Amino acid sequence: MVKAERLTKRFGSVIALDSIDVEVPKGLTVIVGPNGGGKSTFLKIAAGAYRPTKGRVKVLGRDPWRDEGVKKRIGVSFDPPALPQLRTGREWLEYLLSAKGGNGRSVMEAAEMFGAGSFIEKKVRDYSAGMRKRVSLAQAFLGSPELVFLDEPLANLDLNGMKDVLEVIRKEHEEGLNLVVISHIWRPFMEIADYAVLIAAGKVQTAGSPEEIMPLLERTFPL
Ligand SMILES: Nc1ncnc2c1ncn2[C@@H]1O[C@H](COP(=O)(O)OP(=O)(O)OP(=O)(O)O)[C@@H](O)[C@H]1O
Repeated sequence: MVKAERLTKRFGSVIALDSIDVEVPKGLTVIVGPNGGGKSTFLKIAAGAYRPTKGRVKVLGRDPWRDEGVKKRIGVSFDPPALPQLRTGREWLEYLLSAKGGNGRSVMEAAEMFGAGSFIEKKVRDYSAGMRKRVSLAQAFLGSPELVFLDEPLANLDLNGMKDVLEVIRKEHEEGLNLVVISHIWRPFMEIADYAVLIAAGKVQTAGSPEEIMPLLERTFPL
């Protein structure tokens, strides 16, 4: 699904990713690691939002920086959510869906998956943090994505919201969707993930099945 080879990203003197090699298989992959470790940078490069400084990444066999076509085949939810303040949720989701060709899951269907149907007519600037998160999650599931990237899908949600989002992810995974999820709340994802990657200090520290990397996670992030 995603293959990175000697992938490096620098921001000035900061080395966010330091020559990483990683291959994300089909299914559900969870990426964990400490603050500032490089997880979101990896997701943004895979989504085609950042250009690698060195090395390369392939997503669905394509270079996401150069190939606009691959962006139509993926869904992405950034954290913090990147939404236009002066638009309504509906306007934003409609814009994204039309950029993807307009077919597949509709704006209302995606919004309702995340309980956002009741407020998408409001302007984004009037949303709470949890409402922004819900619209940002909906955007990743518009159309017919083959691969979905979610950065911190449980952030800013109340307990019921977290349960609902976990259930959506579990169901979508079961139905064959490929997902890459970054989450500090890693335990519930370990129960359903096929693969797990620990990124810290700009390096892939370990990667494997959840069973393989759980002992290290338990020692490093015991929460
Ligand atoms: N746009 C940017 N400009 C400058 N530095 C950046 C930028 N984005 C990330 N960085 C730096 O790159 C490093 C990795 O950041 P990144 O956001 O990828 O970490 P993360 O693992 O996602 O962290 P968190 O768990 O806190 O979200 C950090 O040192 C961060 O300050």
